[in-house]
Amino acid sequence: MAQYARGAAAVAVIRLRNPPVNALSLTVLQALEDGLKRADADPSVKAVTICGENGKFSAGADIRVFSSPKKQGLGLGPIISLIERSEKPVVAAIEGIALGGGLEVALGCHYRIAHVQARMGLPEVTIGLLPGAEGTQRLPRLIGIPAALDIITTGRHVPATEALKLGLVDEVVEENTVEAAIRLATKLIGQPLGHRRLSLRPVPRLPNMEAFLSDALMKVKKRAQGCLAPELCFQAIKAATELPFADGVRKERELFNILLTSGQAKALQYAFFAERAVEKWTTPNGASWKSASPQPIRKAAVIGLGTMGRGIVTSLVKAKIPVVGLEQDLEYLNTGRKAVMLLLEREAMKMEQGAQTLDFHNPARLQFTVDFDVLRDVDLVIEAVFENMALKKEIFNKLSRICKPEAFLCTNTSALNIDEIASVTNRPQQVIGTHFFSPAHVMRLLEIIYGRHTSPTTIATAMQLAKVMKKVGVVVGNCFGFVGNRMMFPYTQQAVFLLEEGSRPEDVDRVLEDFGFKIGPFRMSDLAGLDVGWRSRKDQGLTGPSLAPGTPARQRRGYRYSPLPDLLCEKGRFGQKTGKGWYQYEKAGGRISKPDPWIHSFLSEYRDTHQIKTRFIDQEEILERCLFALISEGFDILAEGIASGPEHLDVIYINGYGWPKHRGGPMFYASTVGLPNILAKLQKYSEMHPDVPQLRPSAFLKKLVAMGNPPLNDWMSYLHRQSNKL
Ligand SMILES: CCCCCCCC(=O)CC(=O)SCCNC(=O)CCNC(=O)[C@H](O)C(C)(C)COP(=O)(O)OP(=O)(O)OC[C@H]1O[C@@H](n2cnc3c(N)ncnc32)[C@H](O)[C@@H]1OP(=O)(O)O
Ligand SMILES: NC(=O)C1=CN([C@@H]2O[C@H](COP(=O)(O)OP(=O)(O)OC[C@H]3O[C@@H](n4cnc5c(N)ncnc54)[C@H](O)[C@@H]3O)[C@@H](O)[C@H]2O)C=CC1
Repeated sequence: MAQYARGAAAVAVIRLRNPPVNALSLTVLQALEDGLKRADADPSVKAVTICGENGKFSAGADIRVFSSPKKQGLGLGPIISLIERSEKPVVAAIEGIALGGGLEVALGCHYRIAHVQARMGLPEVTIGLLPGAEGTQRLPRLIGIPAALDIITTGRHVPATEALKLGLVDEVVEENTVEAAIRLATKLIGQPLGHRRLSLRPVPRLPNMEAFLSDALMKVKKRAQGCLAPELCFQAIKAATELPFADGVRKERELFNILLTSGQAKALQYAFFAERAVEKWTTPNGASWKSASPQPIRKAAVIGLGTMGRGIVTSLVKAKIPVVGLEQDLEYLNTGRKAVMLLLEREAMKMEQGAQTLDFHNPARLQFTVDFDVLRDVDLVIEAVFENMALKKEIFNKLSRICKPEAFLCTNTSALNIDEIASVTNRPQQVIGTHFFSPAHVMRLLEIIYGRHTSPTTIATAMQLAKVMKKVGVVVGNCFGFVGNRMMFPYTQQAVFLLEEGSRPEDVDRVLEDFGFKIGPFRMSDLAGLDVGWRSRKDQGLTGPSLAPGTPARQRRGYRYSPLPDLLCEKGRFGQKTGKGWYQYEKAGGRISKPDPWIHSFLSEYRDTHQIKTRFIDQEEILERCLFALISEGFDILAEGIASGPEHLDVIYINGYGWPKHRGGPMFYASTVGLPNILAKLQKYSEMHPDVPQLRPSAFLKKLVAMGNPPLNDWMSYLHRQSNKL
């Protein structure tokens, strides 16, 4: 709703009210319209101020309504026109946030005053839409095409001080914004408003408008990576440069409707709510975010300053948590220290008052050591040493002797058993997996893995840590590879099998990159280093000296196995770091991948050796085998209770594995393809490859199909229900 009151003798105040973010629901819009009409009809009211309850202007349209049959969007544009047409001056008092439809309301006002801490933006593009309440036509008229394009196509939040420089707001205040707006409204009474009505203004011309727009379109397309909304945002803004306001609004509406009915908007809005849903974690034994309280982390330590440790230290410093970095010897320590300092300097350069704010030259903030005794007073340790169980156990045993009893002990293992690591400590309840993703200071995902004894407080503390590091924490159970890497395994396995059967690395990568992955499986493997997986396979006895003599080359434990990655490693082809892997690079450490004729002839010799008949594999098969195998594993994970819902898997894939957000994550994607289709395809591929268990459809997937393909929101409720058709 919206509250109507008097702010001063002649000023009506309309306060948008819909906690927690004053989203513009149908009720709020109706109340806003009623308030405007009431103010217009009352001769004693000479001016109006619009503000929001609880220090927030508005986060825009209620996103849930876009997927409900009653779409409220259509009502907002006319209300904004009503504000703009008012003969009485209307002043927006922007506190906290004015986003999406919220900012569009403010753009309809004749003046805008913002609090210095406020943020403004048109983030519709991030949920697959465009500002559909005339925002694409008003904003360019106010701040010009380049700034409007930037704000609308990126959806970024603009701080008040920048908004003032851009001319988006007229004044920034440090004190009470609503009172300042009421004072301004009082002063404006009786003054002409024509020039303040944005719809009547021309769009400021650029001398080279055509060239500017074509360059901008190229940049927008490049950034969009298959997402529709940025390009349609561009088209709407371009319309503002070509058409009168009313025609521009018609074009905006047309483009908005295309987006609204596209699957992408649905997927992106699902992703928005999924990210918030995973914050409300629960575990199968009843622990939950509701009852567990996090402990404060005043000081942390990171053990191992290799690829991951460096990024983790950087994230902690950025989160203003004092941190100690520990290495095994002085040589490693110096290398690690230099790498951390370089990362922090780069981060500081990106920030306004970077170096002072991060204060990383201050030893009270950041310290390096080889001495475990220095860790006596830390509240939390994150171990990031080599992926080796014996080494991790040795370290955890040492930590449990040295660290204070309340300290939490976290491991950044990619796959190892948390319970086994915890078993060597005197506090298994305070041991937890915190699985960061590389580069750890950039990637948003933090997979948080609880063991058998991990306490709810420990989970809550790790989740809080994710939040202060501005990461998305997702709580999952303990199994080999946890959620992300466990689902990745069948995906990369299929990719390699496809090479054996006839594809080339660039064919497989292209199909998956066209689907929307930032990087295909082979380019990814070259980037991460083929030696990482090789070491793990050697540890598991799948290859190397511990492999039993006489083991068939393409079979392990009775199932199909591809030795292709091992063969590449044996030839020193570790990927980018050696300049050769699945592709060739300009030099060791080079980043530009080129298809490698050596690989092509190596693959054909390999097929000859193993009498595999090369066949043409089409895009559909590449996509389905890689993705459906991954999805089937996802259903197993859900059935085992390793994750408490499909949103968890989707948030993990979007934030940690480059899954295209506009496809909503693998489980959401499965729901759009239709579970019966996925099941049928898996059954077909499984019959073709009976020695590949990862292609056998998950029993839970079969059950959901037998239950009539229920919507994703209902999947978990079928877990323990009986199915008559099975
Ligand atoms: C044909 C013509 C049609 C024309 C119609 C076009 C109308 C438009 O132009 C379209 C729009 O406005 S679309 C909406 C654009 N606004 C946004 O995308 C803002 C989304 N919200 C945020 O960024 C953060 O929540 C925010 C920055 C606001 C706050 O962040 P926090 O981290 O403080 O808090 P959160 O945990 O994110 O949020 C708190 C609770 O509020 C829910 N929520 C937030 N924004 C919402 C919104 N716009 N609609 C509905 N619910 C929303 C959020 O889900 C969370 O809920 P709970 O998890 O249940 O507590
Ligand atoms: N590299 C990646 O992309 C990812 C790795 N991980 C996991 O993170 C952990 C670390 O991996 P990376 O950083 O890639 O390894 P890395 O080899 O780059 O770094 C490991 C570091 O640990 C140090 N170290 C070894 N023994 C030590 C000891 N006793 N005391 C102190 N420091 C010691 C080494 O000197 C080295 O600097 C592993 O468990 C790995 O599985 C997790 C996610 C992604």
